[in-house]
Amino acid sequence: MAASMARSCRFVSRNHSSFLPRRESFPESAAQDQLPSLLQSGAQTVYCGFDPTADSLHVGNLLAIIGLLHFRKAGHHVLAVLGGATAQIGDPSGKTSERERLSADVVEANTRSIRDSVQRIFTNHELYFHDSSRKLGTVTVLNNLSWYKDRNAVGFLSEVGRYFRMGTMLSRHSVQSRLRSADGMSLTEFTYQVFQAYDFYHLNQTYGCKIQLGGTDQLGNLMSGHEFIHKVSGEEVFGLTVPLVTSSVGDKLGKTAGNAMWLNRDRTSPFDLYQFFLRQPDASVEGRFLDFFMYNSVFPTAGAACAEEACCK
Ligand SMILES: N[C@@H](Cc1ccc(O)cc1)C(=O)O
Repeated sequence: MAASMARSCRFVSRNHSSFLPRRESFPESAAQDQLPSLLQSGAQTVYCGFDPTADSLHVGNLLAIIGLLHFRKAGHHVLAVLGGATAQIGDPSGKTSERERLSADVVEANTRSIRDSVQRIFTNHELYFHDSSRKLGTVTVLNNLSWYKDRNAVGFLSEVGRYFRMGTMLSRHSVQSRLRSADGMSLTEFTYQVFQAYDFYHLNQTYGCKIQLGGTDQLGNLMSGHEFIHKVSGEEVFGLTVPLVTSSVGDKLGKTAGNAMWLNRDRTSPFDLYQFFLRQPDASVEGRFLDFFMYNSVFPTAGAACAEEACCK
């Protein structure tokens, strides 16, 4: 992982017993030591999930994608999980109110569109890796609906639900902040962390995945997976968070925030996306954006490279 990304990332590991109780903060040193040695010990499988709540990814998803590209470039296996199931539940993390229910049809159409984008991003970047001896395949895109669609609620709650403690679930920041709001939170959203935790477990069992990447707002969900896997199999896994890309006044950028810069050109034109970055104040560019997006970037560094057919399609 490039140094600039690593400087901006945070690590989660079971040895941080201090994150188990109430607060979602943790000392980082033990995992910071263990994760680099795991990554140097051989190709690892890393995953990041994206809920298809719209038909395009947005700038807020970009750092996680870049993180996956860094892992890929370093020779690791990368899984992008599209939340065909979890988008129907609705992640309360970072949201101030309950999202409207999305129908299965809309989620399915969104999933198709995001699958295409993710595959296109990874395929195009493969062209810049310049090392044809490393044939790992590009990205494996999965839909978590595939492992929930044949499960029944009674079986899932009796097998999986019993590993989750109410106290820990209630202590998550995503839950606490909503319980304090006037509308509170539905049971559906409250259970979201169980699904994301189970996804991590499923990928750990099926693909040997030991690392999950997500934005800082995903910390509680990463911890749920980490704790669940440890309880069920005793295995040590890692969560890695990348910073949220915020506007110059510190607002989260994304669909819910209503100021999304989309990555699909039919939603936000390349010109508007370029203008978005150009308009950023110097302080955010120097303090954050250059660090996030450019230094040690996985993107082609010269404009000349971008002129190549495959890059900016
Ligand atoms: N909860 C994540 C998406 C996600 C979905 C399923 C997962 O297994 C992991 C992550 C988000 O909202 O950004």
